[in-house]
Amino acid sequence: MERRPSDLRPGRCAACEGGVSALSPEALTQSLAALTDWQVKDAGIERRFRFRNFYESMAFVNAIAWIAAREDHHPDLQVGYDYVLVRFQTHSVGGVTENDILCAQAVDALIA
Ligand SMILES: C[C@H](O)[C@H](O)[C@H]1CNC2=NC(N)=NC(=O)C2=N1
Repeated sequence: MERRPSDLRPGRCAACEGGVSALSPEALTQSLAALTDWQVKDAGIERRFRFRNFYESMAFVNAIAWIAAREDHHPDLQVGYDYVLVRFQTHSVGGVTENDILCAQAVDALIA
């Protein structure tokens, strides 16, 4: 059957299927260099994005939802009038994996 952009790609979250370990502190520091303004907090990575108004914040949230559904990897989100706080962690390992980094990169690219 013909594939369309709206056919969400199923289950790309290899990290969440187990057998993957959290990045070492050294690998994590190195990976953060490939991201913009992400910080390690409570065994996850976070970035706070600022916007002009609530409409822009929500549009960004919806763009993130598209990425999360395609990657089967879902951030914790905190939304305010002019900001979105994005947090990634791989729950199955209780830490940050390559998958979190890749998703954070995809989120960064939305406003690059
Ligand atoms: C079954 C499913 O793949 C898992 O529950 C996924 C879903 N999305 C997820 N998202 C994030 N951020 N971490 C996870 O460990 C995770 N697990």
